[in-house]
Formats: sequence, C-alpha cells, structure tokens
Amino acid sequence: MARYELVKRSVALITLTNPPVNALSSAVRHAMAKSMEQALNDPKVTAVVICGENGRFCGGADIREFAGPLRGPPLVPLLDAIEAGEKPVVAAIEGVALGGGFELALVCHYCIAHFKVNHFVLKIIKAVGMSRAAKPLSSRRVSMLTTPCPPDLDALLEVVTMEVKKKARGVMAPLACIQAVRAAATMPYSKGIKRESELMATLFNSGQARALQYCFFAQRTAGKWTLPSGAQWNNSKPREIRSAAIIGLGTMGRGIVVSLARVGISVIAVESEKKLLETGKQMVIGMLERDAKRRGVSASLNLLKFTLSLQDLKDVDLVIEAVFEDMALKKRVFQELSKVCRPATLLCTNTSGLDVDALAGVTDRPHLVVGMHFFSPAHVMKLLEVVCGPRSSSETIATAMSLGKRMGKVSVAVGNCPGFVGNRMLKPYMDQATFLLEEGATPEQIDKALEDFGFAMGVFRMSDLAGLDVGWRIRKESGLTGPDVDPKNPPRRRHGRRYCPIPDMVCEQGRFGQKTGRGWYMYDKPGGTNAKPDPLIQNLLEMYRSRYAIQPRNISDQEIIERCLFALANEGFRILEDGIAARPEDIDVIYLFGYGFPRHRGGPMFYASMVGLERVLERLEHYHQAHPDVPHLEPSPLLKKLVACGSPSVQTWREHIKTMHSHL
Ligand SMILES: CCCCCC/C=C/CC(=O)SCCNC(=O)CCNC(=O)[C@H](O)C(C)(C)COP(=O)(O)OP(=O)(O)OC[C@H]1O[C@@H](n2cnc3c(N)ncnc32)[C@H](O)[C@@H]1OP(=O)(O)O
Repeated sequence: MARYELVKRSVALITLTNPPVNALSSAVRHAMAKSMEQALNDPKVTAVVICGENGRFCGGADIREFAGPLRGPPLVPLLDAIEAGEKPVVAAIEGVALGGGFELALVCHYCIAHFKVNHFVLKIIKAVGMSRAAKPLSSRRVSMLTTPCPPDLDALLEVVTMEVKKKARGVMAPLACIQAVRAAATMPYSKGIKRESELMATLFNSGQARALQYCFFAQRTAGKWTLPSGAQWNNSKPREIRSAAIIGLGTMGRGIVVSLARVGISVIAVESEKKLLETGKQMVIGMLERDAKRRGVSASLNLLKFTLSLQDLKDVDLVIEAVFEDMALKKRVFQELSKVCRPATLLCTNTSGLDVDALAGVTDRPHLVVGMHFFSPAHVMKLLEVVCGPRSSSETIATAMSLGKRMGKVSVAVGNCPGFVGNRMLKPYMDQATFLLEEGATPEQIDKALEDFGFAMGVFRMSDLAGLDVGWRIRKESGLTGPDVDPKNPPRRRHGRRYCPIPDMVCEQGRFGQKTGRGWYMYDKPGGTNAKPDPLIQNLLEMYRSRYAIQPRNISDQEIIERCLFALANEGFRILEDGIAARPEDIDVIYLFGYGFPRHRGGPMFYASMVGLERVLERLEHYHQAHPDVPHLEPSPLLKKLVACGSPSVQTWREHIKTMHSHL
C-alpha cells in the first residue's frame, strides 16, 4: 500500500501502491503514517520523497471505501505531520494529484511535476538541497503562508455565489467550496482547516455525495457490457477502424463527421444533392476549425472527403447512416450499402428509435449491423447508445463500443426496441408533462419545477431545442395524429389510452421550436435561444381546456416532479424487465449524459431508490388510480417485486433481474 525504501543511504522514498490510481485507502493512509514516522525518526534520513506507482501520483480518497463506515487513520493528522516535520518532504508528481492526493502534494515542502522518480531521485535531492540552503524549511510550510485577502471579498464571493447557484442549481459542493475559500482568506490556517473539515463532513453525509459517488462508478460500469452468450467487454476484440463514411450531412451527420475526424479517422461524407453537400461541407469545415482552435491543435481537414456517390464507400471500414428518420429511406440506404461496400464493412445506423434488426434484415451481413445512436449536437454530447440487434455479432458490438470510447463518448450497450432506452423512457415523461398542461399547468411552470429539481432544461425548453417536428412526424407515421387517425377515436384518446393532442396543435401552427423562433416558447428570431413565455400558447391552452370542459386546477411542483419522474423511472423498470438495459446504472448513465438529468440526483433509477421504492410505488398507485387510462402510471412488476424484497440497494437490483430474459 506504501513502499518504503532508503535511497542513496539518506533519502526515504515512499511509493504509494494502490492500483489503479494509488487512492488514499485506509491501508494506504495507515502505511503512509508508519513510513513517515520511520523517516522522521531515522537519523540517516535527510529528506523524504513521496511518489505514486505506475505513473500516477494519487487519485485522492479511495471512493470505493465511501460506501461503508470510514475506517483507518484520518488524513488530516497525517498531512499535519508531513507539513510540520523537520525534514524536507518532496511530492514527485506524475499523472494525477486529485482531491486528497492534491492536499497531500500541497503539504509537502516541495512539489516536482512530471518527474519519473525512479530516474530522478538524485536530481530531486540536489534541487531540494539547494533550495534548503537558500530558504529555511519554515518558509516552505503551507500553514505559515498568508492568504491574500482582497478588500472586496464579500462582494466578490457574492458574485461567484450567484453564478454558481445559476450554473449548478441545487448542488451543495460548489457552495461549500466558496465557504471554504472564505475561511482560507479570513481565518488562521488551523481554524480554516477546521472549518473545511466541518463543511466536508456535511457534504460527506449528504444524499448528493452518495449520488455523485454512484455516478462515478455507474459511468465506469456502463462500459463493461455483457451479452447472455457470455461475450463481453473483456473477451471480445474490437476491429481497428481507420476509415469511416457518414451518409447524410444534416445536424447529426455533421456532428458525427467532426467526432470521427478529430480522433484521426478519415471520413467520407455523403449527401444526395450537390447543394446539400456543399452546405454540409462548409458547416463541417467550420465546426472542425473552431474545435481545433479551441483545443489549440490544427484542424484535421485532410482526413475529409465529400461525395455524392455511394460507390466511393467500397473500401471503408465502417459506415454510419444518418439520413432522415424514415424506415423506407433507411432500408433503401442499407440495401445500397450492402451492394457497394466490401463484405467486411460494418454498417451502423444513427436512428433514434427505429428497428435496427429490420435494417439488418435488408443487408447481406446482419451480424455486422449495429445501432450507433448519437445525441445532438453529436460532436458535443457525450452519450452514445450502442444498439445491439439480435443478430449483431460480439465483434460488431465491441467495435462500436470501442469507437465510441475513442471519440470520447460514454458508450452504453442497449437492446433493440422502439426508442431503445433513452427515447423510450422519454415518452411517459413527456406525456405526463402534456397531461399536466391539460389539467392546468403552463410550460414555464413545469420547466421551472424540473429545472429547480436540477435538470439542465425543463421538458418544454428541451423539446424546443430538439425541434418539435420530429416527434410530430413520428406520431403522424404511427397514426396517432393526422389524416390516418381512426375517426372512431375520441379526440383525447388513442387505442383506448389517454392522448394529449396539444403538441400536434402547436406543430400545426408551424411552431417547431427554436429553429422557427416559436414553439412552446417564443424566441427573438429563428435560431434564437432566449425562451420567453408566449401569450399565444397561454390562449391555446385556455381554448383547449374550455373546448373539452376541463376545469384547470392548481398543480404543485411536487405533483409535477412525481408524475414526470416516477413515470420516467417506472418505464426504466420495464426496460430492465424487458432486458433492453442490462442494469440500472446503464439507464442512469444514459439519462445523465444524454438528457441532462442532474448528476447530484444520480439518474432516474438511483433517484427512485433514494426516494424509497415503497414511496414511488405508493405514489404511482395513487396517480394510476386517478388516471386509469394512462398505463405508464401503472407500477411495473419489477418495482413491485423489489419492494416485496425489501427495497434492496440499486447496485443489487441486477440479482433480481437475472431471471428475466435479455435482449442484449
Ligand atoms: C478518512 C477518509 C479519507 C478522506 C481523505 C480526504 C478526502 C479527500 C476527498 C477526495 O479525495 S474525493 C476523491 C477525489 N478524486 C477523484 O475524484 C478522482 C476520481 N477519478 C478520476 O477522476 C479518474 O478516475 C482519474 C484518476 C483521472 C483516472 O482517469 P482514467 O480515465 O485514466 O481512468 P478511469 O477509468 O477513470 O479509472 C480507472 C480505474 O480507477 C478507479 N478509480 C479512479 N479513481 C478512483 C478513486 N479515487 N478511488 C477508487 N477508485 C478509483 C476507477 O473506478 C477505475 O476502476 P475500474 O475498476 O477500472 O473501472
């Protein structure tokens, strides 16, 4: 956990050895305390060097230990002993020095960055010796330093607090950081440290800390996909992808081209018309140039080729289709690709919810077909749903997952069903929001409740950003609205279920969201982002309610949160039952990275577990009783099963799902 060596007969070299990141576990803290005592008491030792094994200084506290009661020696007395010691201590930093690891570096009298210690111990000692001759150790003690305190500290911290409250709504840790900075600027060191410890203790015991720790591990768990066949992340070899093609240079296609090119993959971009090709080309080049400028690198324009001909794709390793969300069109593209691409080329679709297996079925290589569902804008959003069809091979899945990682995405393997995981869950969530509109709420009231909960954007602002026409087209194609609706349906019912036509009415007025300057809100201009409540929407809602004799009622924020979020989680339970997601962590990661679910709430499934499954079940039963024509409010069998099993922790739900069949 910490190796102690005497180097050149006078330097104690303490190496943290706790793979993978040399985190400060209780065993490491214990071993360090012992090593420091040995070094400080050994008259032969004139200096101490602390480093980390395998090129990583220290990743901070061992987060794995946070789940249980804190054991082992506390960190602060150890840091105090290092800081107050009479022998110079050097932090030789490679890789990371985070959290408690950074604190450790700060209390050392010297820090040297980017040093391979094993090779440079002598240089370090020499450097320390020289500095020591020049400066006594007391001037190197962090506790002796005075923190400059600006005269306008209060005003300054107030401005920062306002900004933090706006950017990280409801999150405790950044506000506690500001208080710690105030303590550092206004109190003597020992009192400041005490204040910081108090703040930390408050955070440590909060639900937010548990949620954030859960998110950290959920994100890493999500990459570890596994199939019922036994194929999984660590036994399936991905193919190397050197070249790719993107079909369609709309918003999604452009973002995908940028994501690929900036990690060094050569890309052929295909459009169907010259004008669209030229527009797409200019946009992609601009995006790549801006991106390269921001990152201080040169734009990889030489990797791009733009063409109108699918024939140019015959030698690429992988194709990602990003044409309109139209099954017939996609099928034609896949048939064509089957003909022109070499037999080993992987064929991927960026569909946001259509049947990946139906597309695989029209190709000559169904095992090489997989969904790669990017989120808009694709070069910014971190989420990638890798949609595994029943015929996708493990090598194909491994390649899509690994390509996602290479592009810096958080990739999650999901099964094939309408909407996959993210968009399938979105439906009950959005349905509840529109039902609440019918019952008396406004878009801004619902959005505010969701944003106060911590969402980056409420459901209506998010829909305006994404564009309302996509959902409208899908509803028309599936016969829920438009001329194909069976006239026997009452206006607010479809297939025997409650249906809210308000979103269709909004679209019928040409209000497609930000891009048209009007949607659920109004904007200064088409493409504007500043959402303002629109009296026309208010009128529309009032007319609608009076047409259907709906008496509007006051709706509380609590009802908004419960109906929207419990319906969302309920669908998550169904997804787990159906084997479309392998574990609750995958669902949560999808919502954290793709839908702006607040990280300090952990994701919809974790949030449900924090509220208490029993309470979620009780509230769903209550709302389902009030709205029996909304099947999404009927508690799922898995939720009931988990409650019957005593509401186990989210990390163990998998045990209860094991018996169910998997679509992965
Ligand atoms: C008395 C109690 C003692 C209190 C001590 C004082 C408290 C101080 C507060 C803290 O220090 S809180 C922790 C602060 N540190 C962090 O938040 C770092 C979190 N880690 C990262 O940001 C990254 O992992 C990394 C270190 C930058 C490395 O990134 P990389 O992409 O290279 O690898 P990953 O896939 O993220 O991680 C690899 C592997 O390591 C596990 N891991 C990472 N950090 C920790 C950690 N701090 N504790 C435990 N485990 C950690 C991670 O889970 C991966 O594991 P896997 O099994 O391979 O999935």
